[in-house]
Amino acid sequence: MARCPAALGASARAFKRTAQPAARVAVGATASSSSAPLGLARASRFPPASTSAAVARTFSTSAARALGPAPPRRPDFKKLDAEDVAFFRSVLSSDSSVITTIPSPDGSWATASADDLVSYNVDWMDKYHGNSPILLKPKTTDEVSKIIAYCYKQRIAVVPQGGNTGLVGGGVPLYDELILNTEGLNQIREFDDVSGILTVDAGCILENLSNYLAPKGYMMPLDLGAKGSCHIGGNVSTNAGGLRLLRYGSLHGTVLGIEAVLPDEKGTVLSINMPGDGKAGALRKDNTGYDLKQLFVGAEGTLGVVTGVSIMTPRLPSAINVAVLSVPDFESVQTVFKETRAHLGEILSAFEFFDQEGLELVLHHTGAKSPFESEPEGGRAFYVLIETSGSNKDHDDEKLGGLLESLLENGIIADGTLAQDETQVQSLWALRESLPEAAGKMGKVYKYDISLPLPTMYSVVEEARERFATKGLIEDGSIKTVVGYGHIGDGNLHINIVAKQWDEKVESAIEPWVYEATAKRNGSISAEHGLGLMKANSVHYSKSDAAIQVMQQLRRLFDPRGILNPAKYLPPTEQLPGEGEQKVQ
Ligand SMILES: O=C(O)CC[C@@H](O)C(=O)O
Ligand SMILES: [Zn+2]
Repeated sequence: MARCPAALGASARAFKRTAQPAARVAVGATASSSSAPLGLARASRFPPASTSAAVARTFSTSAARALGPAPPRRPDFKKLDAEDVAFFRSVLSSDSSVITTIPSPDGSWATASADDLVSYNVDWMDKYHGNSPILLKPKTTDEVSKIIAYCYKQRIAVVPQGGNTGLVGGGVPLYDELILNTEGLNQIREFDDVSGILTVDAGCILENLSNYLAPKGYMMPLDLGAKGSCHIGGNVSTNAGGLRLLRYGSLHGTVLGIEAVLPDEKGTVLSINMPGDGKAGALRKDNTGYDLKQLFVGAEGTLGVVTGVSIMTPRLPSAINVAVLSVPDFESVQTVFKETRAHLGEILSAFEFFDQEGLELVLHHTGAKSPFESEPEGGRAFYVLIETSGSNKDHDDEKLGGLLESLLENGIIADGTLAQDETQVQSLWALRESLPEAAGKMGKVYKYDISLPLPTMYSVVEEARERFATKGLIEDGSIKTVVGYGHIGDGNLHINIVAKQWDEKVESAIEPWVYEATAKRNGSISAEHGLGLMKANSVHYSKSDAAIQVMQQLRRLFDPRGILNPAKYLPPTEQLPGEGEQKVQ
């Protein structure tokens, strides 16, 4: 029964449905004998290292997004000049924190070229292109406060930016907005190894935080493909979900404290349940008034610039198992999920899925061999990845073994592979985690990130394929493939539509159809990637007019001049903000 798939090395354990009831499935030694954190280092850097070079080649200095109609630049925003640069240089502690293409009248700073700013002006998918002449990288909250106060007074539009790994155009300028990048805010402020509460600057890279916590026996409660580049402040500002949400919940639950700089005259620093201010640490419980920090989780930099975060971190598991199973249809994916929850209970830490197109894309991209013993019946199958994390390996092995045995005996799964060591854990995870990168290698990727009730989830992918075929977009090569994958445990589907190029014809075949299809099935048009520029005018598919209005009022309250991330996140308001301001976008 056991086979050694080439992709996984010598000892991966394959199991397959046989005519006879399957023998008990023994779960192999998946816990590492070393003390290294399991499963924390499995992904390659993301975006891929080649991204900057690719972007540099395609960068255009035109002030427009790659596609579709862009809202106009607000005429009241100040056009940055040398005086502004001189001010920023006077308040930032390091000259290297100010990078600008604006020439210095007296030679006191070196002028950067457009290429120096390109990887900050363009998103990693090469979909959204801005043309900012200035990038600031403050190192302290006080520096952020001085920048924001100045921008408020001068009406300078600002784009807060973390690792620039976003997928909806929220973190790059649309025109000439000032880019306020958090990479200089990279200090770990404190860690309490009794409560597990970690307090950090917003620009800390997620993977660095995981590496800091691992020797202490803790881990970050979230894990994303972009972990090697994304900043925790960006994660919080986009309410990033990722691969561990099923087990540890969303950032609305794990973030305990937020420090943010508000777009007002003083650049007020709002510190909510953060250590300091006479307090020893963030509190787990705090019921005094509105829970203001929640407003910043997922606000995409529209209410303030997040500069610090306190977050609850779980214990690092000592035993991890990963299995990838093949099932004949999407209904079986749901059956396996139900069975998995019933058998595994509290040790289930991830339940992901991808379709046949997804597997083929990854195998083609990585050159790996399929981990499965046989071709699926009819050439198509669905694949689920199950991860367990616990503190007692024997206990977890027994539970997972019981699950696999039951799935095989009942004919629910056709084929599967179980990791036998940490390398194999990583190889199996790579089948799922490499998907976005593999799609990006194939062409330009239209990405949709939707929440849907499970029973109708995959029908959107099928309908998309039919729709594109009817329109001739598959036959003429405009669309190369349509892939469905995602976080089944969270009801979150990712549809990646790989096109030959960014193409108005393709985009208009997808939008607004995909949003209508989602709304029709009572889904949400953004599960975890946010709204950004891409969905600012599509929120109504998931939120009522009343809800949108309250959000617009909140935004105006925090940002009366509308300088933070203009044109993103929400549709522009019709009503003028107070003080005779221009309309907020
Ligand atoms: O690129 C995508 O569409 C999804 C990215 C990410 O959310 C994932 O789950 O891999
Ligand atoms: Zn995802």
